[in-house]
Amino acid sequence: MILELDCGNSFIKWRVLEASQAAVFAEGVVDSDVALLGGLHSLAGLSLQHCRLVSVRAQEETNRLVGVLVAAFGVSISCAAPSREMAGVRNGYEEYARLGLDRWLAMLGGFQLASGACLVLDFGTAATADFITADGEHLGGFICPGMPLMRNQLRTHTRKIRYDDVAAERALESLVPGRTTAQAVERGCTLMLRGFAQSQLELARSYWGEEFSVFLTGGDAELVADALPGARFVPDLVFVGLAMACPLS
Ligand SMILES: Nc1ncnc2c1ncn2[C@@H]1O[C@H](COP(=O)(O)OP(=O)(O)O)[C@@H](O)[C@H]1O
Ligand SMILES: CC(C)(COP(=O)(O)O)[C@@H](O)C(=O)NCCC(=O)O
Ligand SMILES: [K+]
Repeated sequence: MILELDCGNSFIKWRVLEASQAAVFAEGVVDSDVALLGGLHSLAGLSLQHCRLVSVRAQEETNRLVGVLVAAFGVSISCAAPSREMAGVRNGYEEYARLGLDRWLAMLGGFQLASGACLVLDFGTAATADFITADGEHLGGFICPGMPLMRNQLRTHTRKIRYDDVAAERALESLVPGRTTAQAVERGCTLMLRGFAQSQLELARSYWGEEFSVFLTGGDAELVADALPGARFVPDLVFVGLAMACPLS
């Protein structure tokens, strides 16, 4: 079996593939190394042979996680690394190694699935957009605060914005103007994410007309999905790219 990990700034997304790589044996989202180990150790029938990983965390933190996994499972671990060009996509950053690896892998996955021009939108801790032309040139992208960051900035830098997770969840039943603080903030931030997504779509149209695919991924993708009809929601897009960047042979 193969363990795949996507270590974002807030959560570690993990899944275990059957050795054939055709089926998912188990998967989850955790907020710490300890929770990851707990989740894996609780799986009956787990038998790991390989692990591949992408991280946007500090090198030290990533190394620590790799050490923990090697100690726990004795597996070989392949970590996605920056690249100037891969699978027909050319990294557009002035310094290619500075492009977030989760963005890079989602782009590789998106370009392969699209086999044409694409716009890749990822809504996690940060919200990101990346533009790839039909011949694989990465034009660059945009980064702005995602839902967790917007919400927390408001909570941290105001005196009176305080509400709990239950109120937050309930607030998103609709997007009409809020009549409570939770509604006003949750709906306001959601509309900002949608506005971000729609302005990327407009830019993509100005480049490519209607000849492009839109990919939507990340833990908060669902908040914008119905504002982007025609976009493909691919929750595991980073894993698609991870398998391309870290093949087993
Ligand atoms: N099953 C889930 N577990 C944790 N967070 C989730 C889940 N589903 C949606 N989310 C939301 O996804 C966001 C984090 O997205 P994610 O793509 O995991 O971020 P990152 O890659 O930056 O860690 C949070 O706002 C969180 O509330
Ligand atoms: C933009 C990001 C913070 C997104 O991270 P995430 O929200 O997925 O945790 C990450 O891709 C990153 O640290 N990138 C490096 C800077 C850059 O891409 O320019
Ligand atoms: K991510």
